[in-house]
Amino acid sequence: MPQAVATLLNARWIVPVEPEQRVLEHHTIAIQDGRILAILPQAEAATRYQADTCLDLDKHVLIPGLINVHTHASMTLLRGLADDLPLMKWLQDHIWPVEARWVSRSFVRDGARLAMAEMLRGGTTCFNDMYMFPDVVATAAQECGIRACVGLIAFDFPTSYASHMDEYLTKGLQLHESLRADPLVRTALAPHAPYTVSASALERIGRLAEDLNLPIHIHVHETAAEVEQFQAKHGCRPLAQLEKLGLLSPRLLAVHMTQLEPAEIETLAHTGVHVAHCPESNLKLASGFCPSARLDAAGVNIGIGTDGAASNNDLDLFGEMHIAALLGKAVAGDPTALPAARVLRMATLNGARALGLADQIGSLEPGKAADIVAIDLCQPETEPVYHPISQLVYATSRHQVTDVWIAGQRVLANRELMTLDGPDLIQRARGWRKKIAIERRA
Ligand SMILES: CSC[C@H]1O[C@@H](n2cnc3c(O)ncnc32)[C@H](O)[C@@H]1O
Ligand SMILES: [Zn+2]
Repeated sequence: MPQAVATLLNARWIVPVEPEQRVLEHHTIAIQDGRILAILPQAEAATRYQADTCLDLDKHVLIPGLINVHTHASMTLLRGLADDLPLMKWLQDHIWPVEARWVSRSFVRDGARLAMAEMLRGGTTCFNDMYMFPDVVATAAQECGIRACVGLIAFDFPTSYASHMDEYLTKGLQLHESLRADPLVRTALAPHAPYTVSASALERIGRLAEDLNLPIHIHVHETAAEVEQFQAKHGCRPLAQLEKLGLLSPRLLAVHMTQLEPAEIETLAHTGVHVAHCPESNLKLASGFCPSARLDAAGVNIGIGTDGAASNNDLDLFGEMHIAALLGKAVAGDPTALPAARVLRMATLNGARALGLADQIGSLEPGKAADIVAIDLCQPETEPVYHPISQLVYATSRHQVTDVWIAGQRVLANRELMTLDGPDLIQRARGWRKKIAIERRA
């Protein structure tokens, strides 16, 4: 008697990501209670299971949901506001003044939802956020069914979200408590950067992270100017400061890391620090090049992030994987560096490891959450298919994503959003642009 299951996905190819090079042909994923029950040949699945929903995805490859390990989701509303500038001028003269004027709960809600719509349509099923009003981002994620890690942010200076460090951390800890049992939304401590958060606050945040067993999500060594100015002020490089404060551990997710010396790479390797590699943002701001191949060779875990849409300017992990692969080879001067399967792993299982979620997501394995993306490879742009993993990293567009499941819930069906109202989000985004643009012209 066949076993009743919720869903059977019969696919032309399945790339589980673990083992790294594995490609399964004409296999089926059986989904039950939001988790992967089994992955097996289609003929076997047809006799073993009887499903409420059975999809024949005979043109598709199934991969684990992509994981964006660093973004500022609500900055979608600032996409294209200020381009072609270096980081500090971009932040200090444009972004931070606009955020001080406009960032509110409704700004964050509308921007985060727009980001979630873009990410779901692009096969991203989990994102790690750092922005004001993380409680609003958390609620928006819960409502649309996307997996998220929201940053309990901390700055030395006031924002519309909080006025001082105690308020940042009190609000953050309240949010953490409210999300303890949430199946999809987690938290991380998110001090902005060593140049905007004092040593004493960073030390306090390190202790909180230990007590609550939380990741620490922070911008580090993004530009040479940041490192030089910090060294001039504090007498050491930012990473050395974090080491002195006891923050270098598998709990730390260091974002950007374009300025690294050989000894620092070795330190990252033996302390287990994870790196969030954001190649497009680094390139657009001319911030530098993360030595991704050297970090990977040293055994440092690297995830892939888009940063915010105001310094990219999209939230497209297919594009990010493509750039990460090519840039990694160019920076290493070695075309064999960062092969496609390794880059796909960076955008999936490595990202899950960086967020402490590798036991739940990041690969297609029985027992893990059914966070699954279907991509139609039988299009002119990706035919013929010799190696599906190569196609995914070097040729596939995010627009070929047709279906997405998160914890077994189908949130994108034939490219239609099932849990967000796209047209409404676009109208709201246009409303924000009108308000912001008019005042900037005034
Ligand atoms: C603490 S809320 C996040 C804060 O970070 C700003 N931000 C956006 N992109 C970057 C970047 O590349 N480096 C540093 N800070 C960045 C964002 O505008 C918010 O103010
Ligand atoms: Zn950032």
